[in-house]
Amino acid sequence: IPDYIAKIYREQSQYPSLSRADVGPVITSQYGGSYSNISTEWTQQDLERNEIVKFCRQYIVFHDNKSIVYSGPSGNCTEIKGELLSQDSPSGEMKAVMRECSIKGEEKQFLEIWHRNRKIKSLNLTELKKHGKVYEDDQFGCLVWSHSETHLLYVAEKKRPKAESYFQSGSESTLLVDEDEVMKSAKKEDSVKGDQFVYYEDWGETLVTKATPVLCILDIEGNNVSVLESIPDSISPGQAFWAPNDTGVVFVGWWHDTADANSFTMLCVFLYARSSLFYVDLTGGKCERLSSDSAAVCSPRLSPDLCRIVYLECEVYGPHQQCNKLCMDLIVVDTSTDQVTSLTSKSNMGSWCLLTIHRDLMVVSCSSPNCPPSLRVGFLPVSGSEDEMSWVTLEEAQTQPEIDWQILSFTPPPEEDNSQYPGLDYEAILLKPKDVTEKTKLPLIVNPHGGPHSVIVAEWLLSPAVFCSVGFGVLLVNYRGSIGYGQDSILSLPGNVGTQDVKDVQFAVESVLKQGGFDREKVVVTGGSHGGFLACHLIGQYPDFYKACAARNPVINLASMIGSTDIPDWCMVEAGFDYKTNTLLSPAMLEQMLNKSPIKHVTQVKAPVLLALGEDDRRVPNKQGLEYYKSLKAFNVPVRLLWYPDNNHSLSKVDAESDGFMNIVLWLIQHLSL
Ligand SMILES: CSCC[C@H](NC=O)C(=O)N[C@@H](C)C(=O)O
Repeated sequence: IPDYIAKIYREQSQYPSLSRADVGPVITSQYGGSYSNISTEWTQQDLERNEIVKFCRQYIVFHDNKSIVYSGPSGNCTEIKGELLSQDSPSGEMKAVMRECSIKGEEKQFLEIWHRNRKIKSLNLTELKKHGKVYEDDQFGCLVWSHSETHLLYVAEKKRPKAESYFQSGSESTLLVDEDEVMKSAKKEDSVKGDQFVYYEDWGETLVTKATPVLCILDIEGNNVSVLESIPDSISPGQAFWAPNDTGVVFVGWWHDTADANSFTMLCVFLYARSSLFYVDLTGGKCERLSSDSAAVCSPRLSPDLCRIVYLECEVYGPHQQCNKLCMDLIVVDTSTDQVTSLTSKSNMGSWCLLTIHRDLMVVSCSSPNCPPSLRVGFLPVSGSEDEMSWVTLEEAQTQPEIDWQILSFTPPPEEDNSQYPGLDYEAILLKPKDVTEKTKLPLIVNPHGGPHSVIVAEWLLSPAVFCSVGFGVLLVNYRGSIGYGQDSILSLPGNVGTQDVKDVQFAVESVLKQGGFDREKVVVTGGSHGGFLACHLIGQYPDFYKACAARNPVINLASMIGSTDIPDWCMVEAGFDYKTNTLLSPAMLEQMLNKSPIKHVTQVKAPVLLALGEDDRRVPNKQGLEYYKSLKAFNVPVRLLWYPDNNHSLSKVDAESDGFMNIVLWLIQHLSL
């Protein structure tokens, strides 16, 4: 059985995901036809190399600016190695690449400029020592060409003064008698004694080692990098772009809120904190705030006519991922009338993701739980004609005939309605193996998502597809509190975690079992993070119902986690308290956190539990899983612990993900006696 399942996992993991698309400028051919080049980037697991590989493929799209006349690939795939960031220049003539490579065993970062078929510049940023490592993440990182194509803007770690010990050899300058040595010492960089072991607070999970971002500009002609000094120290800049005419730079600045020095500070720096839009003028150096200073903003964009900045804004310190963004369905918002129209309503594809839009030419990735991602392009129809939207497929994917899926809706029973936010429904996605006989009763894997304010969309998902291919039904529950269902749904959950979300999942499972087709003696539960919190709650609150459980980095005890997670506000908000950086935790608050945690029900648990923990998890420190592991052992519940070194909260390194999947499926099969 393991070999058979591993074979299916290997096959299904070979479907790549689209991660990016760029549309080049419109080119008029010598025969009068117009076309644009589209470059796409994809990622795929390489199980042999134990890496996620990134590759690109180019397409050519002939069009008349309204519809597509002809399209097709213009070459084969090429693997991309060592690229941290890359960006074509607005004219399409040049390309900038931020590259990391190892030279004689030392990691160096280069900024390269490519022109047509040549690399015309390769600047060793590490040697230049103007700043530390370049930020390549989605939170702060950017690589942006100026409109004039003469400068590049990016974010990097601020240069730190060299730190040395008071006792380092040669640090006592009075001992230097040799004149040459004195000269050498004068040339040495300024160093700070005694700061060698100073702790730098970083930005937490997925941003470890990133502490103090600075905006940097490369003058391409002059080979000169300057760090923008006029940004106040009280903010951390990121997500930057050039203002029209390159007169300045617009960016998001995260405020370093600090608590009253005399009170108990939990944490001041994390990403759900206050942020504003800023403009820094490059001639006078003046830095001014453009948006409110009491909200959180992100994703600013300059409109194509260069007249407006569009950005997202939400309240500070509320539930993470609260309503401020459009996602899942591809929709058009008419900014003058606020009307929202679907462009994909006629399609049977479950999920549409807009990769880019350039002069009304859209590039999308679309997929379903039974169909890996395909690449499509289409022109945005004129307002009112959205029904006529027509998509052209550049890269087709095969529907998996053995998988059936549907979206189910649930109305909570009256006693579970939320009196503050009444009348909220929720949904789940059910995957089933196709072509099973009517009499077959399938085992069912219940999987609530994490967050809790996130969502599972009807897209291609590797693990559920493999589970389904080997004979399991999979129920992915978007309980009340999931995103995409409005702010009331999100706000209904904080203060009610461990009850409302747990009951929503259980109600969904019971409803599916009533429909028939599943074996109620063969129901198991899996989940990661807050999904792991729910899985552990479910086996504690419904001990005879679930026959096995597998949890990735689960939240086990809010009270013990608040002091060690990188997002302590999460524990406060989800437990039902307002968050302030200088809150002093009271015994009553800690009691409430404990009461809402799965550890509270550990004595009831009967289901064997498989725990998968990341050694470097900063979000839900692995001490959470260990706390559960020790308790389960103390109560003689079968438990197995998988420990993944060099992995953080997501356990997404290729060997961890594939090994985790195999262990989970075999654990479930073993404890269901399949
Ligand atoms: C203090 S961690 C809380 C749980 C975590 N929420 C936010 O990061 C979570 O559930 N994450 C989900 C999205 C996951 O890792 O799958």
